[in-house]
Amino acid sequence: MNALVPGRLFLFAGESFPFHKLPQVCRSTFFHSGVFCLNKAEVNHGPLTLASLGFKSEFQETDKSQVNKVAELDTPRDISKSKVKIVRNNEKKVGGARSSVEIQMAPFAAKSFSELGLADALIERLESEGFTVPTDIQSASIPTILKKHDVVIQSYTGSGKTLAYVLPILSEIGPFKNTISNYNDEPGKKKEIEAVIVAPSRELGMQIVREVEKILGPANRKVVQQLVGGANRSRQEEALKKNKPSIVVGTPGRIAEISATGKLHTHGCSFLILDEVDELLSFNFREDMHRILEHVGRRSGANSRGSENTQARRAERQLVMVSATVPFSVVRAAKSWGFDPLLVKANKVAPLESVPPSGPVNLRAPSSGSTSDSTLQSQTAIDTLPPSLKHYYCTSRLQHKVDMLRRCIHALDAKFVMVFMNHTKQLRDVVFKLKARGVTAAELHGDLGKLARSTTLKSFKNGELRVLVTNELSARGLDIAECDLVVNLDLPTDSIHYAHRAGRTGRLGRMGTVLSICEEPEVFVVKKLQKQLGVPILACDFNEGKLVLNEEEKI
Ligand SMILES: Nc1ncnc2c1ncn2[C@@H]1O[C@H](COP(=O)(O)OP(=O)(O)OP(=O)(O)O)[C@@H](O)[C@H]1O
Repeated sequence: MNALVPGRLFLFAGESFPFHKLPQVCRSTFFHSGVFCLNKAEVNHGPLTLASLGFKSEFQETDKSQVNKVAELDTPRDISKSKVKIVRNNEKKVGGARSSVEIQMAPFAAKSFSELGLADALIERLESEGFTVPTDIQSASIPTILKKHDVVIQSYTGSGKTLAYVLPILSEIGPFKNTISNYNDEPGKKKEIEAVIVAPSRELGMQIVREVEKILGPANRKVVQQLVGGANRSRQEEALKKNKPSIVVGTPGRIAEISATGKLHTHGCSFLILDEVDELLSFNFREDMHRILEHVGRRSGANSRGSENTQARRAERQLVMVSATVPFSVVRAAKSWGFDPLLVKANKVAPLESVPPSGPVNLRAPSSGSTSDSTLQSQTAIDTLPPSLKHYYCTSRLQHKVDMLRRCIHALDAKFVMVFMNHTKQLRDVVFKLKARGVTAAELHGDLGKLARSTTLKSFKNGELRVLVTNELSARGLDIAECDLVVNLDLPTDSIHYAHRAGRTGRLGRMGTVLSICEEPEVFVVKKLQKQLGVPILACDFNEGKLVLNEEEKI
């Protein structure tokens, strides 16, 4: 374990010692310990330390034998046992403009929510809902957001990023807020929307609404309102008028649409959250996102981006961007739209300036051959995957793939299976074949009506369906705790898509299996994925109802 001393870690991240060859325990440690992941670019920029950011770096002195092992726990409520380092943070948040002085402490592995500076009433409410211990990304994000920094939150799928931004918002606005903060409480001031949360799909938007409602409780449900596409727009507009919510959660198209009608007043908004930000920055959402970024929290009088007037820019909304995958396009967008944004990870808070240019790699394109590029790429991808996942692949002829899928489901005795394909047209065929073989299955994709989508997702969550055959629509953010198997019936286009699909299982430390079923000539793609993601993807087969590892993989 001496090898995990921070100063030596980058040796393992390099080409000469691939990450996936590390023993599992070391890899888990890599993910969960408070170890900085030094890569070549960081070395070039000089080492980044908490002290260099103004954090007190007690965390660097953590005993490496006492690492956080969330991944090995059975249930999320067991997290408390895994926390080893308490860094007290008694300092209360101050209201008003965001402080230019950096946070004094980052309690990277806080033992309770009360260490993070949240409002007391909110902590009580969290406890009554059974949330007692923050995840590592929550420990790092909550104080940073409370200090009014613009942030990009990056942490692996299922690590609790939603509450990482929802809780600091609810500490500032709504029924549990700190009495110090009073954005909308000035006498005579019109009640306005104070936080806008944007998500790329209607399903994810509604899931975020449910998460916020859970914390608010039944008495305060109207504090949040969904503005997702597919639902009745006039009803949403009426509800906005009647309920005067403080928080709206929606898809880019619907938010931009209602905003354009003048029925969504967001200029005075304090928070703009972009969940799955790399997806939101894709071409499809460009115009709507532009409108949102230009309007939300842009108070009249506060100059727009590009202004040299620091005070004016600080009066603007606080920008929070979130994803398991942060390609350089996100870094660029954050620098462009945010105010001195910080990158927040589970074990590190750093200025965005330190993030090197890199991006998703097209797996089917020839390799660039650049050592530093591939190292940086796998470095980015490594912390997108939950460490508790097991990855396999097997080969099959195209016409036998569904049979292979069925054999896999039976061999693993999987109960909640998400099957990913690239083309909508073929989903129906797979569902038909599965049903013909006695497996309960349904399709879920964007071409279905909203009712069909909701009903299918509900049936899957309730356990009425064993297999959900879907496409990228479901790859982002969907939280179905019971999902124990993800199958790529078509290989994803790049490592980022692999990571988001895979992340539908193994949520919050649970075990999960990812199987890619490919044709023989596609095996090189799997090998590339393995290299880029830094995890072993083992060749396997299914014989006599059991998963069997291929001979060469056993060595
Ligand atoms: N501190 C906590 N204690 C217990 N459960 C938690 C805690 N924080 C979050 N959860 C639960 O963990 C699950 C996963 O959280 P969430 O969906 O926010 O993950 P995520 O990191 O956003 O994943 P993705 O990248 O896939 O969107 C949710 O069911 C959430 O309610």
